[in-house]
Amino acid sequence: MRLHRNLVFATIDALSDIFNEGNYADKVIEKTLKRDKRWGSRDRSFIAETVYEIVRWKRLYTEIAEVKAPYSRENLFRVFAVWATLRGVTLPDWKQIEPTPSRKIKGKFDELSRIRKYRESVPDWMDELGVKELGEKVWEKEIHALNEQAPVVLRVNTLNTTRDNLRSVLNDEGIKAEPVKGYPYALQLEERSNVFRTEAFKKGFFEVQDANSQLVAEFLDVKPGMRVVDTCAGAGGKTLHIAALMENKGQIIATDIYENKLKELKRRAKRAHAHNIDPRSIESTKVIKKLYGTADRVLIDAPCSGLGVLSRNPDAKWKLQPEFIEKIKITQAEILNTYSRIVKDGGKLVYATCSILPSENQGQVEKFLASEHGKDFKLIKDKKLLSSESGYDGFYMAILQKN
Ligand SMILES: C[S@@+](CC[C@H](N)C(=O)[O-])C[C@H]1O[C@@H](n2cnc3c(N)ncnc32)[C@H](O)[C@@H]1O
Repeated sequence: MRLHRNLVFATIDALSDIFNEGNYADKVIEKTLKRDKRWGSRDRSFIAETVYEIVRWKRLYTEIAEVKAPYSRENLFRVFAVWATLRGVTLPDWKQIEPTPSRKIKGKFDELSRIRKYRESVPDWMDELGVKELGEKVWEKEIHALNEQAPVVLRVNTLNTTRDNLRSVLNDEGIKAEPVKGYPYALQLEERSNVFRTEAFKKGFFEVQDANSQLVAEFLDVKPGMRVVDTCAGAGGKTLHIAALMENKGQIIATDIYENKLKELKRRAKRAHAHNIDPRSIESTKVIKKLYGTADRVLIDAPCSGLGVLSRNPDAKWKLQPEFIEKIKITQAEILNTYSRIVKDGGKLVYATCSILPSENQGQVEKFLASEHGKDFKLIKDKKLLSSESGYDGFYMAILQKN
C-alpha cells in the first residue's frame, strides 16, 4: 500500500478532533469525508478504516509511541507510524514522519501484548469491571471479540420486499450479500460497501441493523392488530422491525425523550412504508401516564453502557466513564418501574440492552421482579448474547408477562 499525503493528513486531523476535542468518531469521519469531492471509495475507506483502527487500538498504540494526551500533530504522526509499522505498511519519507525503528515498535508490541489491558486496548477501570461482572475467562474472550471489526448486516423490510428479492436486487447493483443462519431477516455483506447509495435502500427495502439487534423485535412476540408501545424508540431501528412484523396492522406508539430522534424515525418510517407508527415525545410524565394499562406489548430498549457494541463504536472505550454506567443503571431501574405500568393485564414486556454487563441486564430484571411494581410480572425467558459466541453485537433481552 502506498500512502497518499492528503489522505494521511485528513486521518491525522480526524484523530486530533476525536482525541483532543472529544468529538464522536462517526461524526468526525462523516465530516472529514466531505472534505474532498475527488476522493473515490478506496480513499474514503482508507480514511474511515484507519481512523477507526487507531481509535480502537488507542491505548496500545499511544503506549508504543510513548505519547500522552493532549496529542500534538507530531505525536499523532508517531501513533500513525505505529499503526503503519504493525500493519506492514511502508512509511514514506515525509518530514512529518520521524524515522522510526520498526524493530523497536515490534518489540514493544510483543512486550505489551502480554498484558490484557494493553493487548485489548481498554482503560484500567473497564478491564476491572469486565472481570468483576463476567469473570476473567469470559471477559477475555468477549473484549477480544469486541475489538474485531463488525460485519455489515442488513434487515430486510418485509413490508416492501422479501429477503431473496433484496439479495438479487443488491446483486444487480454489484453488492453481494448472504443470508445469516438463525436470523430470518438478515443479509450479511460479503464486503463493506456504502449501501445507503443503492436504489434498494432508497426504495425502503432494508435497514442496516446488527443481526443480534434484529432478534429484539421478534422476541417481543407481536401480532398484527396489537397495540404496542416502544418506549425508548430513538431513531426507530426496532420500531420499524416491529411495524413489519405487525404487517402495518395495529398501532405502535413510539416514545423517546429526544424529539430529534423521533424526527429521524418519521423519515425512516416513510421510506419503509410503515404506516402504523405514532411517535410521541416524552415532554412530561403525562405522556407515559396516559398509556398506563393499555398495551399488549411494551418494549424497553433501555439506554445503557453500550458495552456490547464496542466493535461498531470503538471510541466508547475512551468516552465512557464508570460514573456514567452507575447513573444509567439508576435510569434503567426507574424506566423499568415506570414504563412497565403501560402493560395491560395479560400483556408482555421486553427489557433489552446492548450491554454485556449482568448488572445492567439480568440484575435489573431480578431487582424489578422483586420490587413492588414487579410483583405482578413473571419472567418467561431471557437471552444473553455475547459477541464472542455469536459473532454479532452483545445484547440482552428478557420477556416478562403481566398477570
Ligand atoms: C438503546 S437506545 C434505543 C435504540 C432504538 N430503540 C433503536 O432500535 O434504534 C435508548 C434510547 O432511550 C432513550 N432514552 C433515554 N432515557 C429515556 C427515558 N427516560 N425515557 C425514554 N427514552 C429514553 C434515548 O434517547 C435512546 O434513544
